[in-house]
Amino acid sequence: MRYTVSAPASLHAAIQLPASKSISNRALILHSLAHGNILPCNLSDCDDTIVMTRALDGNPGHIDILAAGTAMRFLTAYLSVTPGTRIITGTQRMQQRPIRILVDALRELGARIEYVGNEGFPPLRITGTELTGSEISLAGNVSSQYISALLMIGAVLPKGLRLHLTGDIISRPYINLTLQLMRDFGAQADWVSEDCITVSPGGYTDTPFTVESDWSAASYWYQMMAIEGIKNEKIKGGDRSSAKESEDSTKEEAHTAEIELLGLFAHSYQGDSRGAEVFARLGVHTEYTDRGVKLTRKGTPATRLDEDMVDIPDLAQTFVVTCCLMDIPFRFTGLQSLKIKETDRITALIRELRKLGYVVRSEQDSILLWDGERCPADANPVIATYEDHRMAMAFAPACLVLPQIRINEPQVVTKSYPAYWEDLQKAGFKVRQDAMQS
Ligand SMILES: O=C(O)C1=C[C@@H](OP(=O)(O)O)[C@@H](O)[C@H](O)C1
Ligand SMILES: C=C(OP(=O)(O)O)C(=O)O
Repeated sequence: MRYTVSAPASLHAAIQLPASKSISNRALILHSLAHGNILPCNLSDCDDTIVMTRALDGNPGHIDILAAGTAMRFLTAYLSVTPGTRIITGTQRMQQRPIRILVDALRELGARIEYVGNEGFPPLRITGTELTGSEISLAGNVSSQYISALLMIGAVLPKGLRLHLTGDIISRPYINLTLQLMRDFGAQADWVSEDCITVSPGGYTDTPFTVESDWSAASYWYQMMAIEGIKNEKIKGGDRSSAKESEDSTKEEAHTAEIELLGLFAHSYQGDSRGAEVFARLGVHTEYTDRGVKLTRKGTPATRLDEDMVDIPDLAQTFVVTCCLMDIPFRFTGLQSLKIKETDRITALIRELRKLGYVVRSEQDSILLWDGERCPADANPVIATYEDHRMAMAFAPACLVLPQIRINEPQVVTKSYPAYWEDLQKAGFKVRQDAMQS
């Protein structure tokens, strides 16, 4: 399938964002470990949460979590302490996403896990048992999901858990998110030093819990607001280097473009809420209201952006595409986890941005940079999405500066934001399914 997307004349929308899949999937695991009956409210309706709900419901012997990294990693730990034998698998890509670090750590605690296919990768056969270990070391520089998975079962282990993290610690806000939710469900868990976390034994207490809207999903709306400013300046023939003109156009845009995103909070549990600060440097103003945030254009965008993204890896695609389209050179570090996500996001970004005429480079598999270099763009670009929801969502806003953009396999968005295309239509975008592939 392919969509052709074109932009409205001006951006005005109030969008009910999807609930956070990261929070939904943690709340579901903690609710199950608490053996309670107060189901978390406002769970995401995305694929990654649907597969988690199914796995925890009705005790299936064969669990297919499709492409959900959180479900794969969290359930591997959960099934290790849950009576019964089960096979857990996922998509072809999931079978290439490493899990050895987590399996080794669980085995050291006493878990019974076997590789069904390739060593180090799903699928896994897991037989639940009591884990008698209580202290382990594991690498913190591959995926924080291994750490979150271990922490959540830590509170139901007879002696609790002491985790020592070695190497750099990536995606740290996701570890903090896990600790926060564990405490909300009655556990005692915290950092005791920069690289060591302890979890007390004692289990969980089921509790009423409502999931927040998803800050990662919000980033695409911030992106549209940022790019919309550039479009308006181009239409007015404005020069971005001229502060006066920019100021004038900003005043006008404040009246024309406004997006309200419902269900977001200033003091969010989610690390990706930092996206609002970074977007402020790209001219997007955030006003917190009692029902979410209002985005307007304000100020002159930065002339370049340098940012360490080790805490916000899921926003990398949003910022890379945004900066190219806004003509803002950048250097983003801390991207070492991008190669093992839904696709190799470093390669996918470089390849697809060339179609739009931008020559982005990578360094050491962990840095993406653009110094303004251009190449001839495709006349009518078709963006490949590589089974990655974020490729589709980060490239669709390009239609704000191009006559239109074509996105292949647009249904990939269901992994985290099933209503993405409907929401674009609500905001006035035209989303047309192409009759024929060319
Ligand atoms: O714990 C989580 O909910 C997540 C952690 C991050 O993964 P890594 O820790 O593998 O970077 C992030 O990319 C993913 O989308 C969700
Ligand atoms: C990396 C992601 O998800 P996961 O690792 O949970 O599959 C994501 O949603 O960007």
